Amino acid sequence: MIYLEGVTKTFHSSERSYTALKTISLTIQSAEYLAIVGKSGSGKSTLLNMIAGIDHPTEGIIRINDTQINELDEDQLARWRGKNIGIVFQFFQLIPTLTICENLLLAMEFVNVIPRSQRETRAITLLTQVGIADQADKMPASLSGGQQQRAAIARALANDPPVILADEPTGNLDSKTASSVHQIFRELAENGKTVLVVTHEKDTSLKYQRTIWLADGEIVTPPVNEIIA
Ligand SMILES: Nc1ncnc2c1ncn2[C@@H]1O[C@H](COP(=O)(O)OP(=O)(O)OP(=O)(O)O)[C@@H](O)[C@H]1O
Repeated sequence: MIYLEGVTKTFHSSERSYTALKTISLTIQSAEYLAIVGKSGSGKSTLLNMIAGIDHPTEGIIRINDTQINELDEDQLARWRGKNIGIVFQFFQLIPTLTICENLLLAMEFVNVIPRSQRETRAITLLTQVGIADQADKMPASLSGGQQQRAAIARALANDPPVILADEPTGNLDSKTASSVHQIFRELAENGKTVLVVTHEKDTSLKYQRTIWLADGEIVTPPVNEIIA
């Protein structure tokens, strides 16, 4: 379960302070497939970064399963994140000089929870799960966008984290490929992963179990037309 209580994030610079998240309270159950939707600047990525432990809240509590992550220091957070969070980005961010399989193996090496002897088999199993086992020995640049995003999802699963966070994961894909990526996420949630997707997409109703709308750093109830840019 992901639990946020009174989470506020204020960015300070020499000229001004800006509160990007305003006392957000939110509970997300395990195995939910959930969207965070809002227009540009509404605080979606900031919220995702808080849940990923990439950035610290200014105030508030963030508990993920048994860990209150706002109390961890940077080293503890990095170790916790490796085991607990898989991240998928809009532009895939695969390492271009490594094959697809090596990208997954590197993620396992960084975190070092999957025994070395099991890593290669696990990489192929994950690539099979996302439908691109035949691309394992290719370089990222020779794959289509959809195939690269599948590889990035497999990489996010490499260390078997309970939570997958995705920032605009279908923003760079055509609609048919985007639906196949949604299908993979849905199946992951059906199999117990908690999947949170940040998106601008207007057409969220059928894809997700639940949609959280953000505007100006607060959770709001839509009228949809007023919220999406
Ligand atoms: N490091 C930072 N320093 C100062 N302000 C920041 C910082 N990061 C984000 N902000 C501000 O916080 C607000 C929310 O930003 P955030 O990136 O979370 O929005 P978003 O909804 O993800 O937008 P987009 O869809 O364009 O990515 C914006 O006004 C942004 O300028």
